[in-house]
Amino acid sequence: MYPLRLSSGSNGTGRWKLLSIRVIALHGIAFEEFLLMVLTRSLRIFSSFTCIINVEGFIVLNKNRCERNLLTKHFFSHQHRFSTSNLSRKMEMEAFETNVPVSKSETDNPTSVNEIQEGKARVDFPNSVFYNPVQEFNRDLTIAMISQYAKNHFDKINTAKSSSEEMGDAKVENNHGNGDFSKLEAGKYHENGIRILEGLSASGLRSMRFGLEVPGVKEVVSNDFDRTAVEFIERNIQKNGLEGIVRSNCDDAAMVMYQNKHPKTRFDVIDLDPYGSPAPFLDAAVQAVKDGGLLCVTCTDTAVLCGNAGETCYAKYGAMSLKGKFCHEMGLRIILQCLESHANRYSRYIVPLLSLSVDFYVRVFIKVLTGQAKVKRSVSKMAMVYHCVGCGSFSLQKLGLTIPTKGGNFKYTPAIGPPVSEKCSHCGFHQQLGGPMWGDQMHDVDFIKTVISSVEKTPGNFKTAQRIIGMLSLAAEELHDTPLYYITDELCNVVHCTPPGLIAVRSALLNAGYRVSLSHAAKNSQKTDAPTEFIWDIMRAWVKKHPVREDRLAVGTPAKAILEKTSTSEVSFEEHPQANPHSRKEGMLRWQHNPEKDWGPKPRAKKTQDGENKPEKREQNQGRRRKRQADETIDLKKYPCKHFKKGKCRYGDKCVYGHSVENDDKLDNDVDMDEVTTTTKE
Ligand SMILES: C[S@@+](CC[C@H](N)C(=O)[O-])C[C@H]1O[C@@H](n2cnc3c(N)ncnc32)[C@H](O)[C@@H]1O
Ligand SMILES: [Zn+2]
Repeated sequence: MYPLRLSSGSNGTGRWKLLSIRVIALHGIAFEEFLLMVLTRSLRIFSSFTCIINVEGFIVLNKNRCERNLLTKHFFSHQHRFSTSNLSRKMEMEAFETNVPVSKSETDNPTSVNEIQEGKARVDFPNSVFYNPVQEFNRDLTIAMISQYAKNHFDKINTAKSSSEEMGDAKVENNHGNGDFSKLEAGKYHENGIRILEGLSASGLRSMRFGLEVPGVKEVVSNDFDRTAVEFIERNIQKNGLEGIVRSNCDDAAMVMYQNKHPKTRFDVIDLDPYGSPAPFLDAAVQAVKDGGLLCVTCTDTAVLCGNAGETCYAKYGAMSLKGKFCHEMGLRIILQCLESHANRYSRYIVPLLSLSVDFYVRVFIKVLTGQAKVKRSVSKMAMVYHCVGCGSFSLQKLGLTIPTKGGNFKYTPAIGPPVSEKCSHCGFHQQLGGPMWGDQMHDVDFIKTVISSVEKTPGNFKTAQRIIGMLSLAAEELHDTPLYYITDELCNVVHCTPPGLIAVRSALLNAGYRVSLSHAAKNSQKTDAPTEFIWDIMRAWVKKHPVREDRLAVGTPAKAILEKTSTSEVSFEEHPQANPHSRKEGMLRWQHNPEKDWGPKPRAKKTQDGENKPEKREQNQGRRRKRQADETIDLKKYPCKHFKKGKCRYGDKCVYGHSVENDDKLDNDVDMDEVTTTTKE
């Protein structure tokens, strides 16, 4: 049992409390259905909220002042219980968070309809929120992955067919029909084909592309809970002549999946591509995919997964994220951990096929299988991470061990630890603890290689083919048993030296007998099985050749502590024959350059209460800080300095914020300075 935690906000001032909530327990399907109903139907009018459910009713506290009246009206009109007295109570309950749907009125009456062509699909969509061109790579990659999955599906059918033919089982032969993948056409209905669910389809572009480009499909269910979106899905089905393959559906994605969790109705493939976090859908998704089925999940809340709000990450994914330099891979491993723990509850487990950190999002492709015996190994695939706040060194702590015993059996024990002492052995600073995260393989190299070779054979099928080949080659080259990485430039930042080249660092590791690879998640990254001590030996050896100015080595800094230590190993920077990775030698397109102006995740569709289009938040915020500084009418002294209150303000009299006590009440109200300055301007 966990207490509910108040994470931010204030009371008595007209502002609403924002709560972060931890899942505790689930009270049966009826209650769960009730929750879904409440969250998806009753609360459509709100753009953001966090809710707590208890056995007597529910409480919703909204952080948005402008929505308060609506919220109150809603509550009183529905006579729901609304009290804050339960906040500190420990309750055994499910706190269920979901993406809030956009109401029909918000997206209705689009002023213009746009048309785009992507892959083989031509689709209409109502506004830019429904189409993000930067995600074309995501869609291309998904089609390549699902096509390979479909091929394996038909290979299995063929194998079953030939073994049943050998046994003279004519019935089985008739049931399977045509199983030769090379003869299967995309865009045609296949009785024995795969069933795909796109849970969050927007205008259905992805679903249309599945229907037109993936060979061997039986059905694509294109779902969205926004009625306008579904109208566009229907329009696009007709436009692309996909009536026999793609079917629209208007419902909450989690509900669709819960309704299809029976083994007979499960999907072969489920694609989840939400705004922000997929967390509210994962429990349903791991149940609604077939045994051996493919789950494709996008997360665009990378800031949360990468340590910007560890507590939110814990609330959503059950793991503490860290702001280490390895954070992009850690984010991937956190989502894999989360999927595994959801699957384990239903005697299922995951096998990652491909896990990528791309541009502004994370995308994982996993298989979900059933097997209680394998589920037991799950704990030994999880690891906690110790991260030094001074030098960035990290160490992993496994959660459990799987020990082979006689007769091919295994026993499971807690792991031994900790792997670090209280203070970092390299620089003397303290360590943060993050996790748990997935500590096992993130990719299936054989699967990836088959995808690469099929994309190489038909590069014209995908606009982003070169990037798919580059990224997948890089992922396949990664060391698969050494989670996380160091980034050379960041190591140099710690000791203030000029950076050695990639070949020099890799040679130093290879010459000492260690393995090394790049990570697709960060340029100049080094994944290695070398101990961290040796990483710093490399830096010390480099600094000997490229000395650091004495005045940069202040007492008490990580640089001073690390460079004063004596190295324990010899380091040779002589070029090693394998120092240049294949993907680099071949000049493959690996990391993305900024694809277009203001690229990134699209915001949810929104309109003001008067029905006017709100400018996108990104546009609204552009140059805000600069504008604020330039605006002389704002007296920032009126607003309290948070650092002063904590006794930590370094600016003294020069601080632009107030240091007087009467400002404290404003501080207690947790005033957002951006909000305050905007109001002042108005
Ligand atoms: C990022 S868009 C999907 C983009 C689309 N997959 C693509 O590739 O173009 C997210 C969509 O999810 C829908 N959505 C959000 N929460 C939902 C839910 N709980 N159930 C169903 N649809 C939902 C929104 O209406 C929106 O259209
Ligand atoms: Zn350290």
